[in-house]
Amino acid sequence: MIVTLTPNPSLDRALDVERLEVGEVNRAVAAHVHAGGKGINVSRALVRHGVPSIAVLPVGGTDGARLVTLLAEHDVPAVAVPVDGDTRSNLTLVERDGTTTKVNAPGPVLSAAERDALLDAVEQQLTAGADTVVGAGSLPVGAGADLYVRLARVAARHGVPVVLDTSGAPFVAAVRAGGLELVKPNDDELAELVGHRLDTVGDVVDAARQVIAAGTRTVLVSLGAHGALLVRAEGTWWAGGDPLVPLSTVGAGDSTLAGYLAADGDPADRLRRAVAWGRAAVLLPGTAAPAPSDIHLDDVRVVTDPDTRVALKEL
Ligand SMILES: Nc1ncnc2c1ncn2[C@@H]1O[C@H](COP(=O)(O)OP(=O)(O)O)[C@@H](O)[C@H]1O
Ligand SMILES: O=P(O)(O)OC[C@H]1O[C@](O)(COP(=O)(O)O)[C@@H](O)[C@@H]1O
Repeated sequence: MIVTLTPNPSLDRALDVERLEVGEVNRAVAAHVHAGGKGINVSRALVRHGVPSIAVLPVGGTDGARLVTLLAEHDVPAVAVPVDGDTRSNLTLVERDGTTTKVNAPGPVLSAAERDALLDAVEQQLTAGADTVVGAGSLPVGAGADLYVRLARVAARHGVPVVLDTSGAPFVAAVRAGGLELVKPNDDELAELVGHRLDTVGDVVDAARQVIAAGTRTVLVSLGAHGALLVRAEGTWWAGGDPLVPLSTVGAGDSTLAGYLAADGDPADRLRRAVAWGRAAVLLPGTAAPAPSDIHLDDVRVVTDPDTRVALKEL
């Protein structure tokens, strides 16, 4: 059982527009509403593939209640921790050519008691036998930039591996504290972490090795249309396929992570599956999670020890 923690979930709203005219009245051709937030999306994709997962999330207000209903409609097990503030709603505008504009709301302010209740809810799942913890997404104000460090400590007490997908200060804090099984930044998030641009495969590998040196076992770096790189002390793998015109990129990174976690195996197979799940997600509207029939493993190429001189945009 994989337990996910989404400290700042969202009722994701997506509007499809022909072409976005900033500063004008735009009319959408379609609207989508999904339960969102990074850990929730990981759980949704796993459950759609028959992999047991449970999502822990804070819930408040009417959007929070709707989010919980949506999870139940998709048979995604969830522990909803009640909070005083209102669950946020994030907005995505997708243009016909796939250009995606996201506006993420800050979310409610959590109290220390609410933060502790979230960690307690995760710990209950560990006590009940969960074997992996995923902490994912931004942190709401009040949670403290060290929430994922606390999560890693809880998991360590139970001997359970921790997987993280976050950015900014919480990412820096968690990487510095170490003891992580896997992190899944995209290339921009990894560049922000190391404090410089990443232009080539070698730049990404070097940055990932810094993360590994600080105490993380595996770094999975998603590269948008250019696939993903998997870096471990013992080797590097790249996987990707032909570029796709996205219907919505929202949730593609989360599906990638879910694909990696869905089954054990050798690194190349896990990376192929991760990239195939991410590619499937971009061809679905809003934050829809891919189903087994959406996954095309044969469209993904895997290269072991890719040439470090190649520019990311040429992958
Ligand atoms: N335009 C695209 N064409 C093909 N695959 C894509 C495209 N955009 C994203 N993907 C797939 O989705 C994965 C995750 O996308 P990415 O944008 O890196 O994640 P995040 O949402 O975390 O920033 C990529 O590794 C890739 O497999
Ligand atoms: O917690 P953050 O960083 O604000 O991101 C939350 C948003 O990211 C998503 O989880 C999608 O993430 P990805 O596109 O990176 O897979 C949305 O469902 C959600 O609205």
